[in-house]
Amino acid sequence: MSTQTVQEDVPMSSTTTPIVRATQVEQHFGPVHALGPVDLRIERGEFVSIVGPSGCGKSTLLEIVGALQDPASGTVEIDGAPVDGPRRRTAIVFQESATLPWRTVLDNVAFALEVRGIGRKERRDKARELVQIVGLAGFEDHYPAQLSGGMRQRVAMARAMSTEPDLILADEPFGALDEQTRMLMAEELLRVVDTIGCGVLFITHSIQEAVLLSDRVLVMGRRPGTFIDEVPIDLPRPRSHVALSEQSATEAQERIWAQIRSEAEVAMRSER
Ligand SMILES: Nc1ncnc2c1ncn2[C@@H]1O[C@H](COP(=O)(O)OP(=O)(O)OP(=O)(O)O)[C@@H](O)[C@H]1O
Repeated sequence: MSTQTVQEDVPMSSTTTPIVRATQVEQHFGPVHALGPVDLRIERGEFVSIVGPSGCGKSTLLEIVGALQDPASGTVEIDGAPVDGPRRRTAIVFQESATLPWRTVLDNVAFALEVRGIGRKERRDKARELVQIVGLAGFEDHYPAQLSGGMRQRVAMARAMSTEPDLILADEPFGALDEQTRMLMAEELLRVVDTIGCGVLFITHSIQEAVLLSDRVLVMGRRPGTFIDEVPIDLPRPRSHVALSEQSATEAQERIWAQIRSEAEVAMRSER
């Protein structure tokens, strides 16, 4: 009984293993102090965005979490285990995520499963399901060259989903798309993430996009980046872009913009 009482007093966040826990992470590139030290914690199924001025270290942090580079110091744990190389259930999506031009949409999506040795029927069934989830049903037999940029990015998203990720690391995934497609893709991503329920670390230059998608937005200050604010986004889910006109969304956007602007102004002055 007494144990139960103690557990009830402990907040949930400290009793469950987070999907990402980065502690005192720092990066240097020669004389350039690029990042940190920063701490980052993402709960399972939580959507966290990072916004911040150009060059502050956002991509560097994402790449360290994804084991694409080693930090100069600090530690990263994914699902409670230290990161020591690429991890199967971590999916990474970039702005220009590559599709394989000689493969159809279906075979692009099935690629990661093929590499893992999953049989042809099983991987094609799974790929068909994912193609449907990202809204490309009917395009299974098309080649990437026959698709728009937004559709190719959906293919990349479906492929990222194929390994049933518990963590998605997305670095400006819609950065190359026009405004309308970008908005639609953001809504699509919300739907997909709600369907599979994974944690997301999302980097964007769009404050609007960050507010629309996230449970929390972290604001990174100028290089070497550290977090200068954490903005909880209390909008009900499921969300669509309509949620952006709610007062709490507008206030969040203004708060984030005010900080990024002052950081960027100081950075610009010091570069002159
Ligand atoms: N491989 C590298 N070698 C040297 N410097 C690097 C390297 N990668 C990043 N940097 C530098 O480290 C700093 C942080 O870069 P990073 O790409 O993480 O910033 P960012 O916030 O993602 O920028 P942006 O918003 O413009 O994409 C920058 O000054 C960048 O020039």
